[in-house]
Amino acid sequence: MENRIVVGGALIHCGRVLAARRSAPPEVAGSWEFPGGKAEPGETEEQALERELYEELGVHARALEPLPGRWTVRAGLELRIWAAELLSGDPRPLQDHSEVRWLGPAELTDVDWLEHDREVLPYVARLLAAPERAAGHA
Ligand SMILES: Nc1nc2c([nH]c(=O)n2[C@H]2C[C@H](O)[C@@H](COP(=O)(O)OP(=O)(O)OP(=O)(O)O)O2)c(=O)[nH]1
Repeated sequence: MENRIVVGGALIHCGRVLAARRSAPPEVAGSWEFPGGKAEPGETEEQALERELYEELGVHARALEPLPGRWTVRAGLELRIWAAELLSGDPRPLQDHSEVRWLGPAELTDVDWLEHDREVLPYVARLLAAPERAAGHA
């Protein structure tokens, strides 16, 4: 049986967080998530997230801290969500997504999130309110 971690990134820049709309598979297509993917064997969660954000969006980012919560997506696959900061690049939906959107604190519930992702929105709101994050600094 598969025993993997999938890491999503709450990518923060200039007081906003990035939401990405999935294009596949059909069960989740159209819903919004924190972009990321599965950790490869031997990778840390941070490494996996930074690699996935580059592959999926073409950006360089740094994982900052895991947000509270872990969820079983399906047997043997566990989801974690990390806060991350944008280092360089302009996120583009290169694979797995049809659209990306930066959301400010008042817009966090404007998109139709996957259910697990919705649970971390209070923590994301707190990060956006922290001036050192809101300004885009480490
Ligand atoms: N990436 C990501 N997946 C999520 C989130 N929330 C959530 O329920 N999932 C679910 C959707 C998928 O069924 C499952 C696996 O994630 P994934 O689709 O990104 O991984 P993948 O199969 O594309 O694998 P990979 O080869 O791209 O690493 O996790 C989230 O915030 N980010």
